Amino acid sequence: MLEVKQLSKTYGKKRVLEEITFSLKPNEVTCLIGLNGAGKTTLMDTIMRLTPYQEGDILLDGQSLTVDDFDRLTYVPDKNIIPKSMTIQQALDYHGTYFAHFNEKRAAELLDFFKLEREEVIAKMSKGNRARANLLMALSLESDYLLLDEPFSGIDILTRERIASIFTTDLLENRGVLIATHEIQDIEHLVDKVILLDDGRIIREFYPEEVRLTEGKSIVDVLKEAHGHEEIY
Ligand SMILES: Nc1ncnc2c1ncn2[C@@H]1O[C@H](COP(=O)(O)OP(=O)(O)OP(=O)(O)O)[C@@H](O)[C@H]1O
Repeated sequence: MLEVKQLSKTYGKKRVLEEITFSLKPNEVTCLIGLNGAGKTTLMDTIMRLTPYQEGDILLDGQSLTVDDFDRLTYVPDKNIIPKSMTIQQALDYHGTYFAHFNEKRAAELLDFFKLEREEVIAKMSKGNRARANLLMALSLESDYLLLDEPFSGIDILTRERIASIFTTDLLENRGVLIATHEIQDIEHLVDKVILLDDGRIIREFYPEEVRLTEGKSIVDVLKEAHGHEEIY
C-alpha cells in the first residue's frame, strides 16, 4: 500500500498542499479531482519527489519511501515524456536499456492495444497518439503503482475511450492507480475511489458506487455540490 500522511507543501509562502492523507491500494483505481489550481499535479509531483515537501510522510508498504522504491512507482505527467526525434521503437529500446523493470512482451501487447506502429516518429504523431505512446512506455514498466496526470487532456472522445478501456483489461495487472483528470465522465465507471481536492486540502474522499446508490449522485454532482454550483457547471 502507498500511504500519504499529513503531507504539506509550500511554494514560497503559499501553502499548496495542506495535511493530505490518503492511501492507494493495489488493484484500486483512485481518481483525484478538483478545479484548476486545487493541487492535483503538485500532489503527484510531490509523491514522486520532483518537488520537495515540508511536512508529512510517504510510505510504501509501511516504510518511508526511498529512492530505491521509485521503480515500484510509474508517473505519467501531463506532458510528452519521450524525446520528439525518437521513433516508438527507439523509445522502447531506450526504456529497455535503462529500466531493468521494462517488460518487452507487455510493450508488444500495448503496441497492439493502442494501435501504434514501431516506426512512427513522436514529433509527427497527433496529440492523441502521443498520449498513447506515453502510456505505452509507462505501462511497459513493471511497477506496483501508476500515477497519471490528465491522460485525456485535449484528446478526442474515441481516443479517450480507447485509453480509458485499458483499465478494464489485464494489461494493468493489479496495480494501484491514481489518476488526476477533469474528464471525469470518461472514467466514472472505472473508478473505485475519489479524492476531491480544493485549495490544497482533501475536502471529500468517497466511493462513487456507494454515493450513487445512497445519494443518487455522480462524481460530477459531488464536485459541483462542493463548489456550490448545483444548477450551472
Ligand atoms: N512551480 C510553482 N511555483 C509556485 N506555485 C506553483 C508552482 N506550481 C504550482 N503552483 C501553485 O500551486 C497550486 C496548485 O497547482 P497545481 O498545478 O498543482 O493544480 P492542479 O490541481 O494540478 O491544477 P490544473 O487542474 O489546472 O492542472 C496553484 O495555486 C499553483 O499556482
